Amino acid sequence: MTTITIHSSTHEYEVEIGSGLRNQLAERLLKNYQTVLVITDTTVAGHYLNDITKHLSSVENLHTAVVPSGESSKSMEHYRSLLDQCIDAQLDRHSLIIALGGGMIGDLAGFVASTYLRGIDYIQMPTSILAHDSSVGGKVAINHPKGKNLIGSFYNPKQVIYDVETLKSLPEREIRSGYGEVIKHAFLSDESWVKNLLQQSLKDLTSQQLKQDLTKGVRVKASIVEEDEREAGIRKHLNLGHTLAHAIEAELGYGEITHGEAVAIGLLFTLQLSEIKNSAHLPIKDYVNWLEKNKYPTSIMTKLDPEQLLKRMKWDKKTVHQNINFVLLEKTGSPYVIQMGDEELVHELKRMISAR
Ligand SMILES: NC(=O)c1ccc[n+]([C@@H]2O[C@H](COP(=O)([O-])OP(=O)(O)OC[C@H]3O[C@@H](n4cnc5c(N)ncnc54)[C@H](O)[C@@H]3O)[C@@H](O)[C@H]2O)c1
Ligand SMILES: O=C(O)C(=O)C[C@@H](O)[C@H](O)[C@H](O)COP(=O)(O)O
Ligand SMILES: [Zn+2]
Repeated sequence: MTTITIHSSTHEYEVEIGSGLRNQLAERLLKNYQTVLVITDTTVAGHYLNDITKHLSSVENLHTAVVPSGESSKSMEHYRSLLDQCIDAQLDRHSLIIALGGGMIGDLAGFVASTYLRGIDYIQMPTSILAHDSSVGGKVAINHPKGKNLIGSFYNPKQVIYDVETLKSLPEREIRSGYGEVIKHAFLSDESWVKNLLQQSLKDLTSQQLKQDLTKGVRVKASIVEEDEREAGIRKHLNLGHTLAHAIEAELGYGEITHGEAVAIGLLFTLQLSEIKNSAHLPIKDYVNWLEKNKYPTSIMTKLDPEQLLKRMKWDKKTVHQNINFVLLEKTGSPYVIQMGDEELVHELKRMISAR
């Protein structure tokens, strides 16, 4: 097992990454909680909810709440319904919420935990590759029809228990999605990691390689959020590829494209802009080949209207006074934030679309 300690402004917490951890849950919990609510989605419940409840049989009041799988559950309606369930189950300030699932569940259950009774303990039990990113750093949120994660808070979990055995049941599309954030972490940090990833066909991924990539990704994220928890500065770099990605997700309707697929497309746009703005030497050709080899849905861009995407990007959290800010790369490992003009963005989006 690998343990990474995160130093947050309120407390330290550990990210434990290992195989079979869900079957040691009772021993791993830091406190004896009398009342626990496990929040998960229908797909993850089918695979793992029994394992979790079996290992928590000593908890006096154990409750479960299951929302439909998919990004559309990260909504005001499900948030409200989960609060009702917290109240019905009489969770108090000594109770615990367990977020069992991918990033959708982590964000939704974390937001419930951050607001119920002005905040109660929660732990993240990520079950997707993508959630190596979402389970660390304390950003929790729900979506608004206008934009992603527009309603949320910064609220760190007490623990992250990452049972990598659960990743074995992920479908191909979710492996692809998860690697959208893995390669983002690589571009933010390490040229040789990018090089290795670009040679990788995701269908040939070994468990060992996967665990290595996840652990590296968590370390990159940890080092950034420890320095800038509230996104006043360098945390913005974790948004590499996201300004366009979030616009695509909202424009298509939540769940039509996965978050990680959208990030991978957003990264391509970012690399192209980086080359134009500062003649950065980036492996764009190899990246395009990697996207194609691994079946990222880049052609979806042809269904989208650049002007509409521009409007969506105005809801990005980095936008100030209607000015859109992008994270670009000087080179791999050297991100920076730059304000982009509307006309230039539309022009470059059109160019990207016509190349698809
Ligand atoms: N808070 C953050 O810092 C942060 C970071 C990155 C992404 N996010 C958010 O995370 C979300 C995306 O996360 P995600 O890709 O994990 O999506 P997700 O939670 O919707 O999971 C993707 C799909 O995989 C299924 N699934 C999850 N684990 C499984 C398993 N072990 N076996 C089989 N199926 C499984 C889910 O039921 C779902 O259908 C987005 O809402 C995104 O905005 C947040
Ligand atoms: O942790 C962060 O900071 C990130 O930007 C990580 C992103 O991968 C993640 O998708 C995050 O939820 C985006 O945040 P947002 O504030 O841009 O909605
Ligand atoms: Zn993301």
